[in-house]
Order: sequence, then structure tokens, then C-alpha cells
Amino acid sequence: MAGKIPVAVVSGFLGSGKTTLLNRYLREQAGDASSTMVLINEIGAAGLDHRRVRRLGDRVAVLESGCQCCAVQGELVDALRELFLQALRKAIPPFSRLIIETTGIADPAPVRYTLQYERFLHERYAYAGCLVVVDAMHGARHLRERREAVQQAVLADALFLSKTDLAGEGDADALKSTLAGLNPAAPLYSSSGGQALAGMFDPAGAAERRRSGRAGSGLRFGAGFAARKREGAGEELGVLALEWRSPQSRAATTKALEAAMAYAGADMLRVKGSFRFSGAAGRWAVHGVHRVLYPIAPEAAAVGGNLVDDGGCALALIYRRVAAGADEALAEILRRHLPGVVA
Ligand SMILES: Nc1nc2c(ncn2[C@@H]2O[C@H](COP(=O)(O)OP(=O)(O)OP(=O)(O)O)[C@@H](O)[C@H]2O)c(=O)[nH]1
Repeated sequence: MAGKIPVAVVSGFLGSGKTTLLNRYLREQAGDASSTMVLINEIGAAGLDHRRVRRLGDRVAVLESGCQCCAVQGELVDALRELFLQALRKAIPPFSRLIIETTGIADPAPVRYTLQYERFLHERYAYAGCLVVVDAMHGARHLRERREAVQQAVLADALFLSKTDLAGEGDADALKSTLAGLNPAAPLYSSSGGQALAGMFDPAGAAERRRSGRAGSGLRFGAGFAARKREGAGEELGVLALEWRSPQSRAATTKALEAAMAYAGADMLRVKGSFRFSGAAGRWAVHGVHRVLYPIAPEAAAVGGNLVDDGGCALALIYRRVAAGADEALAEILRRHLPGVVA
């Protein structure tokens, strides 16, 4: 297995169509799919079976965990280590891509973090992003009623709308615009789900996701920020999105983001950026959730190298607008630390 193995997370509400999408990917990718390993994370079955990783054939394994946080912190580490070693020992065929299918994961950042900072895993795997499946029939209701569905949509790197054949066109369009409002930076696919998933492993696809995210967001800081209200629910989400072309000071960026996250605290749902820094080559991925700013890492590593660099930089903050004036306060924090970016 040459190079790091890219790992994509497929998440989405119960019954949203994750397994169907995976099967489609495995069929469509034919040759390529033969080198994909799928790890299904089942929550709630731990304790019944001490063998945590159960194999369902050469290409699919099931990890049974007590809960998602345990899975991320310990059991997932063990499972990924075990799969790698099994392939090395030729107990299973070698694999060059890994997909983790999981129900109910609201925040993929700990998976990214685990792959970056657990030494064994870091040397062997690289996080490639999270694709969230949204059910075109029931997705609108999930978004209205279930906070974790909103969080999934907000934190996705890409979104796939399933069951469009079952939903009315008007309903699907309304859901698409709700999703675009919640996560302007994530491309939304409603057909060719297999390709959407394959794109998670494609470095050019990552650049395209960044580009389409910026183009699709319609948000420019110069023109003011956009704060969006989620339809049909009491909770308001703010989205602050910026793009620029000049490299930034890494120290100033870190200070700006730490200050913004300290201000919003648990209401900061996501900080996500793609930066170039003065005096440093390459592009840098910036990720944070709530008060935690994850260590800034080269972006190429996240997609296994050969990143297509279009030269632009982008930053998005997604937060709950709990306090009046939160939008202005965050804008002011960024303006103070990053005067070159924020007018
Ligand atoms: N008509 C139609 N049915 C679909 C589509 N996608 C999924 N389904 C059906 O929806 C049901 C649930 O799909 P799954 O793929 O099992 O959903 P899942 O997200 O893996 O489910 P859990 O793992 O239980 O969370 C199945 O009966 C699928 O056949 C679609 O695009 N069109």
C-alpha cells in the first residue's frame, strides 16, 4: 500500500441511504472499488461481542461501538490499526481507500483529528473529508426537528441528496435551498452519488469542492457577511465567509481564530479554512469546532498529495446566533487580527 490511505467518512441520518450509496459506488467504481475497504460503524452493540471488528467479506468490516465518542477516541483507532495490519499480513486484500460509514456522527472533526495525531494512523492514513447523505423525502423534517441533522449538514464537506426519485420536485428544490443556506461551502450532489463519493478521494475534486464552495456561497466579506436563519426552527445560524488571494501571517490567523472561538464558545459550530501563509510553501487546512482549533496542517496531506492549487484562500465560520450582535462581534475580531483580509 504505497503512500497514505485516504479515509472518507459517509454520514447521514438513520435510513437516509448511506448503504445504498456505498453499494452504488462499489458497483460504479468497478476496478477502483476493488481496492476500497468499507468500515461500518454500528453504535450500541458493544459489550455483546468482544471482537470489535467483524468482517462481512473481503471489503466490508463492521465496528461495533458503545457510542460515537468512544468510537472516535479509542475503538476507531484500534479498528483502523487492525485493518492495516491485517492487510499487511495478507489476511485481507490490500486496500488503497477507506470509507467509514456511520450513522449519527454529528461532527467528523474528531475523526480528522485522530488520523492526524495518533502516530501509527497518521503515518498510514489521511483524512479525505465527510460526505453527508440527506434524504430528499424526510430530510426537511429531520432538519426541522433534529439538531444533529442540522449539525451534520453544516459540517459536511459535500452533501448528497438521496431518494430524489421519491420526493416531489418542489420539495427537493426547497430542501436544496435550505441545505445551500446551511452549508454554502459544500457542493450538493443529487445524482451520481457514486461519483460524489469517488470525488472525495480525488485531489482535483478537493480543489473543485473548495472552488465551488466559494463560488456557490455568494458571500464576500467586502460586501458584508451573511447571517442566515434556518427555516422552521427557533435556532438561527450565522455564516461568515471570506475569500482573498494574499497569504496571511500564520500567527495572526491563529490569534484571530482563537479569539473568534473563545467569543462564540460552544456556539461556534465550525471553523473551516484553506490558507496560504507568508513565508510557508503550500496550502494549509484550518479546522475548528466549538472552542477547539485543531493544529493547522498542510492541505496536501489531507488528500494524499498532488493538490491542485488555485491560489485562493477561504475561511468560513458557522455559528449559532445566540447573542444579539454576534455577527458584528465576530467580524470585528477578524478585522482586528486580519486587517489585510477584512476591509
Ligand atoms: N427509491 C429510493 N430508495 C432508496 C434510495 N436510497 C435508499 N433507498 C432506500 O431507503 C432505505 C434505507 O436505505 P439504506 O441505504 O439502507 O439507508 P442507511 O442510511 O444505510 O440506513 P442505516 O444504516 O440504517 O442508517 C432502503 O430501503 C433503500 O432501498 C433512493 O435513492 N431511492
